[in-house]
Amino acid sequence: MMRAKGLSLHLGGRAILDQVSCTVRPGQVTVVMGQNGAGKSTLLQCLAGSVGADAGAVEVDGQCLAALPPEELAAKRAVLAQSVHLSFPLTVAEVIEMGCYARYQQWTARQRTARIDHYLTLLDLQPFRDRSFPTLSGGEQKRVLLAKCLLQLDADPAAPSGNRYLLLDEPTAALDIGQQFRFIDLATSLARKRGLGVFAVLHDLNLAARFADEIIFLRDGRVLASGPTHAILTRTTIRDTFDVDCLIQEHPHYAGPLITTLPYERPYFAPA
Ligand SMILES: Nc1ncnc2c1ncn2[C@@H]1O[C@H](COP(=O)(O)OP(=O)(O)OP(=O)(O)O)[C@@H](O)[C@H]1O
Repeated sequence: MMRAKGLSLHLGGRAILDQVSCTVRPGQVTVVMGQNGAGKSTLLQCLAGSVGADAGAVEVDGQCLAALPPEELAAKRAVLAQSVHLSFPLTVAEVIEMGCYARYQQWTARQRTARIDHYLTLLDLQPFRDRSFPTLSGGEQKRVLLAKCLLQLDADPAAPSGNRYLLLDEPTAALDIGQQFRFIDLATSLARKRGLGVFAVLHDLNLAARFADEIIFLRDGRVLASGPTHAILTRTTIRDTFDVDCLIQEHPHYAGPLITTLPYERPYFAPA
């Protein structure tokens, strides 16, 4: 498992993360939620190893993340960033191929092409194969970048595979409502079927309710609450995290909650 222990980080004279501990378990989806500026992306970047904390540590399967050589880190975790600006006119297939750079020599050209085709098909991207990446829409680019992440985490055919982690920073931000659902559904099934540990920053309470095994609520860089989705997703935690009241009902179509945020003109926190 991937584990953050007591992460603290100060930037610009203030605490961005304050004693944050969390766990990402193989085969499970862990979602982090919170207001803008709560520290969600910073926490994800610490888990990715791209930002170092002032205090605390991140361990991956018992090893210190900071001590992993770059090629091992690349095979252990892949990151779908909140926004990616790529101005070179690389094709979609070439962008996906970047996912296997860390193990480029271990795969033959035929194996690489087969894996790229596999992910193009999985993400419904075959029609875009030879298109220039910068000409794609925001949502199409997100799918290409997910394909690149999945290729990066693809089990090496020549070596036994260990746990792998997929870190998604607001993966649904540029997606239409159908693609949002499909994207998170795919990430969840990758967690369930391939044992990937998925860590996702999400803003949609109902997507989190539907797919997360565990939710971490951050506020001002601190963990306000965390735990199994069914136990932690309450009116109180939502109110304490977002300063927003809500109604939680049984979902009419599946077992789980349906959350409706309440507009401000109603009494803010109505007496029970
Ligand atoms: N280099 C920096 N110097 C000063 N403050 C920074 C720096 N980088 C990030 N911050 C601040 O850290 C806080 C947390 O940023 P972060 O991107 O982690 O928030 P977030 O929870 O992901 O927000 P959002 O939902 O808006 O994406 C923000 O207030 C941001 O302005």
